[in-house]
Amino acid sequence: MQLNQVGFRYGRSGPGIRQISWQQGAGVLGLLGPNGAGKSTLMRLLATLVVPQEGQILWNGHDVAKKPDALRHELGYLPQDFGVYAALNAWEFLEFLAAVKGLHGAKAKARIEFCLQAVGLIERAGDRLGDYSGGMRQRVGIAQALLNDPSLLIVDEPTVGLDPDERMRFRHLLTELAADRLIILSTHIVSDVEATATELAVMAAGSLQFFGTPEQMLAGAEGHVFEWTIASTELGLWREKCQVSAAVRRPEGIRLKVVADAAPTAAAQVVTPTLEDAYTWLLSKSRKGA
Ligand SMILES: Nc1ncnc2c1ncn2[C@@H]1O[C@H](COP(=O)(O)OP(=O)(O)OP(=O)(O)O)[C@@H](O)[C@H]1O
Repeated sequence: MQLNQVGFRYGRSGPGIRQISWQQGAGVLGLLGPNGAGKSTLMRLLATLVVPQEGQILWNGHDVAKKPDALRHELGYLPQDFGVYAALNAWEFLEFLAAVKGLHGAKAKARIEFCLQAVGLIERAGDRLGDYSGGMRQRVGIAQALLNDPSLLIVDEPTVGLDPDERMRFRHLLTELAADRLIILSTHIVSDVEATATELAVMAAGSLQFFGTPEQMLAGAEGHVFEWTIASTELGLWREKCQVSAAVRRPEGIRLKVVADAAPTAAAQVVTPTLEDAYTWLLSKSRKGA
């Protein structure tokens, strides 16, 4: 999938996204950004629900705006606001969606069985969706997105509302599914993509701030993450002065971690960035540039 200078605006001068370009093959692309960054807007463009006002999205070399069906046949999409029919069980729900996608009879049955197996719900297929946990419902969401064995799987903020165990299971599932397809996953939580993403895109205020491997993102923050200990009473002051990435209470005071162009004080020591630090660094740079 290739994006060339993609832009979209809500209204004439409203918010939107601008000049998004990247190229990506198989694997997991983690799309990170704070609320309102434009992630869902971009996901809707990639899912052919909206047409770019500027630039192009290419799938297998073809402009998606001109030939959306070529991508739609190979697309699985789990939107942010995915809802299920509480009164149906998982099998009935998938049977309904399979019929909508043109799958019927033995072919549909085999595919539903495969998808429920893949997301670990085959044993619970006869239970009402209304009785499922949030994590189980998200897995049904993934199962429906897999019905047509998509080459491109788009999942928008899939871990919202999940507990830590469910999040972890969800991440493992995506890693398994990424072997032979492109998965694009949007989130505002770094740990959702830390262990799974082969590539990362960071968006802020409608623009792409970074596109590359997690290693490249880490390298970009090298020399910009500092740690030192302050008195508890100084925390407010430092928060005003610096972009704080972490503040951990210790017996001797607060261990403060900040991202900055240069050491904010002589006591600050350079430390190796985590991906969370690198993300905070990118966002602080984008705020300064805004
Ligand atoms: N249908 C719409 N009409 C007008 N503005 C919209 C619409 N949808 C989104 N926006 C605005 O576009 C900007 C980007 O929103 P978007 O939902 O794409 O961001 P996001 O990164 O997915 O954030 P979130 O995680 O909060 O959904 C925001 O300022 C948002 O308020």
